[in-house]
Amino acid sequence: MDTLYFVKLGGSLITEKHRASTPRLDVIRRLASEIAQARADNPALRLVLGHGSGSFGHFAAKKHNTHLGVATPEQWRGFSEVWWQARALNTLVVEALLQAGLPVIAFPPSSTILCQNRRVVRWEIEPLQRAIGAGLIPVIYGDVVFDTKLGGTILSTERLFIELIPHLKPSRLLLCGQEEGVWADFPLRQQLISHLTPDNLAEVLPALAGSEAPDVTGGMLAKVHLMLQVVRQYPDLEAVIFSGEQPNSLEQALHGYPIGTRITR
Ligand SMILES: Nc1ncnc2c1ncn2[C@@H]1O[C@H](COP(=O)(O)OP(=O)(O)OP(=O)(O)O)[C@@H](O)[C@H]1O
Ligand SMILES: C=C(C)CCOP(=O)(O)O
Repeated sequence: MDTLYFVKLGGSLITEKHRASTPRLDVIRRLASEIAQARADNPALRLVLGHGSGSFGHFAAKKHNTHLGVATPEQWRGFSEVWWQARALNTLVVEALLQAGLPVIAFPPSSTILCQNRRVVRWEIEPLQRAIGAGLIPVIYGDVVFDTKLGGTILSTERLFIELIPHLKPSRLLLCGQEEGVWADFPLRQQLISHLTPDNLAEVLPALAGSEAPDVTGGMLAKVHLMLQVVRQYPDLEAVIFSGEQPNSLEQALHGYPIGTRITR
């Protein structure tokens, strides 16, 4: 039977997150070829790819506080700047995926989603479903979105994945970033949590923080809370947070080998 995974290429991995608008093109290309290899090895594997914004969108968003709302002409100019940064990185990622031979198609959230106070109230996902049905790989990414209460705001890739889960019913969420997983002693990085559930969250909570780099969507703290929310709501789903720094680790994760921090109910 076909399996569907959602895979996020984290901005901490695909960009130099401390240096504005700096892509890691070699890493992006390597990840693209690992995805292509995993698909060649397992033709039943279907994917929705997402990617974060790293030092592209996050730098601009932090400068303009776009995540907090948009009202003045200057803030709308900032909204457009963040949109452009997110899109510029998306162009680089999509180009690398195409060059690796993957049949991808991007669905920019800013033009397809409407929010009300950060809650998605509309997203026409039938084109995305049809893309999967046609054997294509949809690509989404953290982006600016229009919001009926806040004017505009920002949705992370994880938030977008959560919206898609009830419609597409993936079996795994793979979040591939820079860190090896969730550390119980961050920033020392000596104790990796291999299995996180709502029952042992307390062990890791004191070490959970935002990103060390400029970031407006909450870093590891938000990621873990969102993933625990996911596995509570969808007990058959598992999320994995792991590093894509080592060659072949994304490919191995796509094959189901244990890696990083597994999050289940
Ligand atoms: N306990 C922890 N374990 C691991 N990382 C942690 C922890 N606490 C805080 N962090 C920070 O959170 C970061 C991961 O969150 P971040 O949002 O930057 O990842 P990402 O999804 O790859 O990036 P982006 O949002 O740009 O896509 C780590 O790189 C680290 O700096
Ligand atoms: C900052 C922007 C534009 C999107 C953030 O999405 P994320 O990188 O997935 O957290």
